[in-house]
Amino acid sequence: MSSTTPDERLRTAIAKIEAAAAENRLTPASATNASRWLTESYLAEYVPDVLALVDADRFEELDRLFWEVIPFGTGGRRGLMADIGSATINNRTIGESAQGLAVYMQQATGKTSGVAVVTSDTRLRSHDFAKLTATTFAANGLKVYLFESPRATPELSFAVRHLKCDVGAMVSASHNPPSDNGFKAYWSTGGQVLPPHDKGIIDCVYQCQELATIDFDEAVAAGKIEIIGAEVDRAYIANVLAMSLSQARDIKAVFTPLHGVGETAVYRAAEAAGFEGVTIFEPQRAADGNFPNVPDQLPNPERPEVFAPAIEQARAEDAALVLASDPDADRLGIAVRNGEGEYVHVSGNRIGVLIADYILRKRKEAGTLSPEHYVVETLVTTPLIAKLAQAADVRAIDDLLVGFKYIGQTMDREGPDNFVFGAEESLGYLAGQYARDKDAAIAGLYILELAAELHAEGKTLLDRLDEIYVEHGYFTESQTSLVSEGPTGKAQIDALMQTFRDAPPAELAGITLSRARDYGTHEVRSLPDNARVEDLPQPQGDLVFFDSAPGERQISFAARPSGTEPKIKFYYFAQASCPNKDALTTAKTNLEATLTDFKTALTEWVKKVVDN
Ligand SMILES: O=P(O)(O)OC[C@H]1O[C@H](O)[C@H](O)[C@@H](O)[C@@H]1O
Repeated sequence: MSSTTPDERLRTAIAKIEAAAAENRLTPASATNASRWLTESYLAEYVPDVLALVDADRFEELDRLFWEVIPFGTGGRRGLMADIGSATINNRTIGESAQGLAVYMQQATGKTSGVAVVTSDTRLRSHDFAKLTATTFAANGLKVYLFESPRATPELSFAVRHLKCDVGAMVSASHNPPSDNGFKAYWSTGGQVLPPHDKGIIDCVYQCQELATIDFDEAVAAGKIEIIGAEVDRAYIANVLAMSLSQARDIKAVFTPLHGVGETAVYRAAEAAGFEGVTIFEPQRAADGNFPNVPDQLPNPERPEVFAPAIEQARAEDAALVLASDPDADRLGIAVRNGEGEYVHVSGNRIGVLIADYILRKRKEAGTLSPEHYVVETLVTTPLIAKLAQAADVRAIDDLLVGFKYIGQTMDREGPDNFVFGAEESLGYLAGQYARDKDAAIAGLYILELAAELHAEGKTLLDRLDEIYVEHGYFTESQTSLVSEGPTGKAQIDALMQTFRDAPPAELAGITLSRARDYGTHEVRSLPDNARVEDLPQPQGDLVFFDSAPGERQISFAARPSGTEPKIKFYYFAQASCPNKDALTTAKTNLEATLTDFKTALTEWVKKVVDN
């Protein structure tokens, strides 16, 4: 039997952690965070697990679990699920997120109580995390509404407003793999928390000394937690349906929720609207956080592969399109049958173009648009949406950083009455005033209405895109990314961003780049000299654009670190004029080939930088 006292064991473990950090076997941040979990009394229940890793010299694993205090990224706190770790999603990081949000809200508003609404998607452990969030809120003096079962993120955003809450919480890692989970935090506006609140909440998380708790059943019995469902569902669906712009309902489509909550939102809205030709894809209908019947278990409708199983059913049913929502039903992707009977995956930018064009045309016809109305999109979303808005004589606000929260913020700044449509390339869309986060249900409603109208004219959504291109020019966009995980990955991404700033490419695949627009340093630089030419107005974010010289054919790309996944993303934009159908065919062929070469050249350039 060992005669070591618990204190000695802890001291030895901390000395080992410090030695490992000194030998670069552990990052300084991991050493600080892991030591904290060993020494702070309120983290005592996790001590045996941390000690076991230290005793076994598993420093790589410690690094994976503790390399950061998980931040509020583009869409809340998100990461790998594990039992311990400041860098992972676990009972501790979920509990402290809930407490940080409750305490910060009370500090910011001067309230001693408050009201909150909570739900989750269908991920592994999501339901338990939602209950933990509800009890933590209740123990901090908040009255809590908890959905009886998983619901969509946009319904949660709606519920915050509908139930007049101070805050809301959605437990979800959106479209990430089954290994991940997360915490999306909502403010009383119904939008996800923004600066400075996100930082204030994290400060409260840092200061969290003890997690307040209360027994779940007792809290329910005492009315501190109220279970909700049908009434809010009805109100949410009614608000979505109120945005309908057409009576056309004759269209055959297959919908898949990819094992997430989409049936409660997208399908329910389509059904209530009277789309009798929409069927659910049964193999991906059941709620299941392993996403077993989704190719590679990666439920992101941005991936064309995700559609393959449902396309089989669509073919058998002679359906015109397939719709898919991600696990928390805020994203909507589609695949559309073309003239040759093939189902074509449509990008988020193009879905945004189709919906923007549809809403603007319908509202123009109805005379419900004025120059005060506006359309909102992020900086990395196709400029064609802004062009459509301007052509319809409404304002285009197109200088937003990535994150739908900025679209929600713009709605409240500019006035929700004049908000027409918000879109981002990552399959995010919203119209109306009922929510402040993107909604796959309203996107599904509009896509089905538009498809039905076109079907009556013997056309498809793809035909409509071509008509738009002939009118406004051919626009094409694409994306690549480089995955770089953990602490070394983050350092690599930061170094790459720095190289884009200090020594950028001036030519790629024969295309000369003439300027850089750096939203990090707020300057425009000319290329190849990389000299500052003028200031770049707000917003401030880690994002750099590179543009080819203006001309008949324009190419740009942007680089930014993802705020939801360990990767750096590259966004490509190209446009060419094409006044008629023949010119469109030529523009498509030429521009797509040019873009392919351009992407290959950038990928090679990045590889060289990384290998050095
Ligand atoms: O590019 P990322 O930072 O990974 O974010 C990609 C997307 O993630 C989530 O879906 C957010 O809600 C979106 O607003 C964001 O556009």
